[in-house]
Amino acid sequence: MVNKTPQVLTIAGMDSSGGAGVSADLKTFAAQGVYGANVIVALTAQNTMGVQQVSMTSPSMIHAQLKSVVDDLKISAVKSGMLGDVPTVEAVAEFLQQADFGDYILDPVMVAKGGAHLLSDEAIVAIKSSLIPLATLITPNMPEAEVLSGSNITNHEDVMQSASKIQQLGVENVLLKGGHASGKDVYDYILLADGSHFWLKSSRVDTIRTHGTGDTISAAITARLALGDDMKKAIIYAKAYVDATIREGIDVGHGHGPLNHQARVADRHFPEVLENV
Ligand SMILES: Nc1ncnc2c1ncn2[C@@H]1O[C@H](COP(=O)(O)OP(=O)(O)O)[C@@H](O)[C@H]1O
Ligand SMILES: Cc1ncc(COP(=O)(O)O)c(N)n1
Repeated sequence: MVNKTPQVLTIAGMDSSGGAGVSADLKTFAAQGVYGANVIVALTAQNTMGVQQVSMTSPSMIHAQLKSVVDDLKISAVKSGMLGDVPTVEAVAEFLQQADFGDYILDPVMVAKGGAHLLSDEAIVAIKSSLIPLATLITPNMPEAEVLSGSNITNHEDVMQSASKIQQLGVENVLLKGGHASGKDVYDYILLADGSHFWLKSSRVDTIRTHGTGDTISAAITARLALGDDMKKAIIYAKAYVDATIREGIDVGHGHGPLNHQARVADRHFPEVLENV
């Protein structure tokens, strides 16, 4: 019997070592039981120690890939990751304005874990003006939130203000990820479209094997929305999944190693939900 598997799309870059970008997204989609399509906007020669080379896809080829997908598949949620430069952001924005891909999750990837820049300064401006207003959810980490909101983040109050400033740029929901802070616990902050907000608290795993965590949580949210979860439920489940992939780690590579995308989500992986604090 043929079942009705939801179809989702990632628009992102390829990581040759398979840990981040499109590879992480497809593994995450498969783990949630949704079908994943992929539009490749960049090739990166990359491993767990760094990014060695980047080659961008031409805007016409990006357009052609998006058209091939939309002409045939029924996409119910889409995410974007590494977008690299202004022509890419413009090509993606132009297409997303017309196509009906359902919820759009924008992961504003700027810098790889090893420190390589994956987005030009001009492209940050383009993302703000043409992609953020199209997004259902944006998922910045702390340095990305600082750039987007134009404000420093040193404490929880700053996190809340930064998320609010980002929401005012025209995006419905904001997930401000807390992996880059220090301390024995990790706090992710969520500001929803209706103004309600909450924190997700989990214990920090003492590891450098966190290559692709941002890609993975945003892909898991995309999948859960396509499966019918509301935004809050989708984010909480996706957080539990990324926690499982970090906690049940695998030994690959010599640097910022990849996650275990086959990890099973168990009760112990679910974060504590702190409402309205
Ligand atoms: N060492 C860690 N232990 C547990 N959770 C982590 C750890 N590092 C990151 N996370 C979680 O992984 C997700 C991505 O976090 P973050 O590192 O902030 O984003 P990015 O990968 O985009 O830089 C968040 O949900 C965060 O809480
Ligand atoms: C092609 C590509 N896309 C995204 C990332 C970000 O990875 P991370 O989630 O570790 O910040 C990356 N390193 N490479």
